[in-house]
Amino acid sequence: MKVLKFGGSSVQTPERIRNVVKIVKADKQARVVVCSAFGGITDQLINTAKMAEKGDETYKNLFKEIEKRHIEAAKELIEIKRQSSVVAQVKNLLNELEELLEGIFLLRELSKRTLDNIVSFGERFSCYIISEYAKDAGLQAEYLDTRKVIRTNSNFTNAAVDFEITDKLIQEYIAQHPALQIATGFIGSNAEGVTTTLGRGGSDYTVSIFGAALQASEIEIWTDVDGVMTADPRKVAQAFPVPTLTYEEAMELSHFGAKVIYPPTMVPALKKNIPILIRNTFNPDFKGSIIYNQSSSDGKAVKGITSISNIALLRVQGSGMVGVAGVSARLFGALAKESISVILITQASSEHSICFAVKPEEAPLAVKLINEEFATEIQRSEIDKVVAEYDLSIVAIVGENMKKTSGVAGKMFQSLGKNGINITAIAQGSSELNISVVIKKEDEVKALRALHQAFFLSDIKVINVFIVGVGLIGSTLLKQIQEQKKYLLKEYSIDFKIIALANSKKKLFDANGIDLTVWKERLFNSPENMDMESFVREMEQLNLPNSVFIDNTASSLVSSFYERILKASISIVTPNKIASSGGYHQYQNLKDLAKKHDVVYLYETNVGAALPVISTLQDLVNSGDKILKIEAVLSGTLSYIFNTFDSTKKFSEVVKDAKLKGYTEPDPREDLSCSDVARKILILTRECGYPMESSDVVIHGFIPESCQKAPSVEEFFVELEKSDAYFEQMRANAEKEGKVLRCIAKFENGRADIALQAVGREHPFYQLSGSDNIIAFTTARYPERPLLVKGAGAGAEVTAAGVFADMIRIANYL
Ligand SMILES: NC(=O)c1ccc[n+]([C@@H]2O[C@H](COP(=O)([O-])OP(=O)(O)OC[C@H]3O[C@@H](n4cnc5c(N)ncnc54)[C@H](O)[C@@H]3O)[C@@H](O)[C@H]2O)c1
Ligand SMILES: N[C@@H](CCO)C(=O)O
Ligand code: NA
Repeated sequence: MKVLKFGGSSVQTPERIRNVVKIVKADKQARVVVCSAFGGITDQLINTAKMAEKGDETYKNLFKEIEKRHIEAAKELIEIKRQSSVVAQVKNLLNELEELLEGIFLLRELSKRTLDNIVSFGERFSCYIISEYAKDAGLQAEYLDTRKVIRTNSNFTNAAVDFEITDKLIQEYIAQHPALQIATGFIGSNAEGVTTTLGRGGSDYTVSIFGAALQASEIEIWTDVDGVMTADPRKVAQAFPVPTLTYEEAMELSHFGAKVIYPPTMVPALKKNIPILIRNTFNPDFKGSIIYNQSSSDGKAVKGITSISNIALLRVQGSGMVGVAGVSARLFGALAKESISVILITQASSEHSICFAVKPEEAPLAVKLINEEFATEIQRSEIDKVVAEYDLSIVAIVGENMKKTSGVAGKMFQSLGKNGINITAIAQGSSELNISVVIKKEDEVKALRALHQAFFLSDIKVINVFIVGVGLIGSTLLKQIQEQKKYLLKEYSIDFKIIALANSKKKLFDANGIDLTVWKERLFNSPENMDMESFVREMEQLNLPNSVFIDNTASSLVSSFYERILKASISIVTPNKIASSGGYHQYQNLKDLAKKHDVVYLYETNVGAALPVISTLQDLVNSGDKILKIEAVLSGTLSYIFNTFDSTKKFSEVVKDAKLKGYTEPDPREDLSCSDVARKILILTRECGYPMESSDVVIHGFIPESCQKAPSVEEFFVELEKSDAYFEQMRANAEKEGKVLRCIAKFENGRADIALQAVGREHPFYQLSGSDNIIAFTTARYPERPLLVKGAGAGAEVTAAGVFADMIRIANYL
């Protein structure tokens, strides 16, 4: 035998009522069906009564609406030949309600007793109409006014049930009434037969009382969600229903805002060990959640994540508390006197302070009460004056199996920490059912998402990506991400979600992720103009967990925001060399900030594109090797130029060709002047631990001044053509000696320099082709034959691939 309950949203409209009856009809075990008032009616009844009490005659309009809704529902649901008698019965009830309201209007008085009576009409209308419709639908059904069987005390609006009498009344009634009972939720009556209501939780409580009295095999609560969810789906889109949970887990989750079930309503069911099923009227084929007394065996330690959005934290501290008995009794006694409910308490074993959370609206009174209670101690400076901290939230993870599993708290704190969420207080009861943390209110949603990710979606890790710069490198990167998306998801469960894109003109944000097949159109058509300040602000405000910022520009304006971005606990990947090769202080500061905020700052592509140059150097240094010398060809552009330039070609044409192939900087003078190489060798010296500045790098330049000084890229090429003969001369001279030209950067004995050199066959740098870079590390462990890294050091594909690889490294870290 089963008892079912349908809430207000399930019986909101005639169409939904038909659906409810269909569900009931399909269930051969259903014995009692408890229903709420039509969605919204209870509030309307209360408002109407309150208006009447105030002497506001327009209460009559509200009454008319209530009248209309029920009569229309009856007309729509009941078959023609029985309609007039059902409508007449509804009208009788409406007349009774109208008279009551008139009385309130005349007397200007609304007692709790009268309010209960008024409110009871909601369930009486709905259940009567539903029961009549059920008959039409072929069910052997009857209306049950539960005031006949639920006996309560006279605490109106929140009456307590007398279970001894109620259980007996229910059992007798059901024994004598074989038809399916459509029973009013929420209401009962006292010993004198006066109408009462059961307070919050209402109809859930009613069905639980019936289930317990009848020893039902199951209690089904039909609502408008798929069950108890892993998190509030309005805050965590990936939340999903929990298949099974214990009564305790359900209570913990419900206490913290998962409003699927009101905890006290479970007590009668829990006492008799009756499973409660949460089902969705709008998705009746889904099996929902089962709440019972078996802890699940699926190995999941955490069942749900929940939060209280707004709390205040109060701290009572001082030397006068250490080892003194009775302080907490006085403290909480003072609060209890004014019925202030304490939501969470923590005290460290030093006994130096007690910290607790209350509703923010109760905090000022709590502060006052405590300061009064401890006035003497405060005056003697034994206890500090208590102050309240506002705008905080509690986020909690809940699960019975936590007590059998180690590492749960570790995982919780790690995922909060990695997302830059600071924890103000922590509480865990010794039942180990719940670990709660107090954090800033603005971080609540981010924390919920990060924890949900960590505990429920550990199979899929969503990385939220913000990209500035979609030129050559940026657009190639987007193409690579798109091509590799499926693979990464399948093999590594990493999901790169592109949240924002920008170039120098436009920006585009989409918290749901930008579809990479149409990013160009979307960015082009975006109404938002780009400015870095607002881009960063929007990124900060979104406050998404696992965020990564990618800078694919050569802009110093963009890199000037890195500090702020790292401080917002957002990792950075960039091929832009400006930050790493600017002032040493800035370089070091960025590394320190990343460490401090537990995020990652990666710039492997600053040197040799995707070639493992920086990581190799870091490995050498970290493992204790000593770098004696670095010798390198660090410019893909210059390498390509001198590998390709022969007597058949003009120098200026080879440079244009390099630009076309995507090797050059956005401004190729950066390459030809060696300033790009200077940046790279500077970065390498710094990775070796030398606090060098760019002015310390000696450049033996080789391009004529006229080229260098050209005011634009176009004019630079004009000047360069004029110098073709000069470069041909240089090349021919080298060739005569059997040599080739190489722009070599060197770092030795704390000194870095760059020069164009003619090298012969015996030189390890003689054999290069394309845009090859080569880096030779001579170290204590590689003294004779240096460690060599060699390969294409420029170009869109390899550079984007290097950026992508850094992103994957971060994804694995986060
Ligand atoms: N080409 C290579 O082989 C290579 C190798 C390693 C590193 N890099 C580096 O990659 C970076 C990008 O190079 P690219 O060839 O793709 O350049 P690009 O000129 O093709 O693209 C630059 C992008 O940045 C955008 N941009 C510039 N300033 C901006 C600003 N202030 N705000 C927003 N967006 C801005 C532009 O609109 C464009 O989308 C450079 O830092 C370069 O040094 C390139
Ligand atoms: N312009 C650079 C790109 C790689 O940093 C080069 O030619 O090496
Ligand atoms: Na590299």
